[in-house]
Amino acid sequence: MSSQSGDPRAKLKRQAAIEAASMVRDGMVVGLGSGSTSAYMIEELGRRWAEGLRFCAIPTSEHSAEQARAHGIKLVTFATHPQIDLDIDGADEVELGTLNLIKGLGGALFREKIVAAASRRFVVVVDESKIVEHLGHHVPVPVEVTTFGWESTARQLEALGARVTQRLDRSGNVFVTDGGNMILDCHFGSIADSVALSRRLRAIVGVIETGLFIGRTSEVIVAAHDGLKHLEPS
Ligand SMILES: O=C(CO)[C@H](O)[C@H](O)COP(=O)(O)O
Repeated sequence: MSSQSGDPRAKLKRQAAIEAASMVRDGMVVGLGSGSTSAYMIEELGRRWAEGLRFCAIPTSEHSAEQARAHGIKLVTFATHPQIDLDIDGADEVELGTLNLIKGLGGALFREKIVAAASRRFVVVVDESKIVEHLGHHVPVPVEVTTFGWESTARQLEALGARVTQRLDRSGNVFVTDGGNMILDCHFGSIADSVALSRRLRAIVGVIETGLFIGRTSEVIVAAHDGLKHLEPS
């Protein structure tokens, strides 16, 4: 998730992230997303913090928390700040029109959804390659599941039509989320009805949360080769 990667879309991701970071004002409670685009956003907020901007933040992953701390950004918890003013996060796919999302290829989907759900505004930052007609076009739906009985949970996910793969980390070991759970990547192909699928997935015992973010997006900032675009759900 380094912001110094050789990602060919890095420049666009950075533009979208900086635009979103400009929405943060003194005194706000801010949700800090996870992933490489969010890393640019935290970097920009760190720059503005050094210039004197003062806000507090709730991070969506240990990785983002570490990055924010390195910049001196004040981190708080839901115990003292149950309501977030503005959450800024990346996405893996954004559905045109509805602005429903697939998130979680970085593995932080559960905390990301909790933070988005507690936010007055949820602003998503992406480069243009993430915009699709139908979710599932390029990426699987990550599903966070309990480790106990995961094989049974996987079968029930397969019964919904998915090809299921267990997420591994870079060393080939089972990927463990910040919450100590595992992720099953569910390949459905193009999803015709993401609302119905979300409902079915969440009804499966053993599923903790899914990477389908339905009806949560306030705005998407898309960085394209011909400039920045602001999308709102239709
Ligand atoms: O959901 C996420 C992590 O759980 C990320 O927001 C998503 O994977 C986008 O990542 P990137 O900005 O690196 O493309």
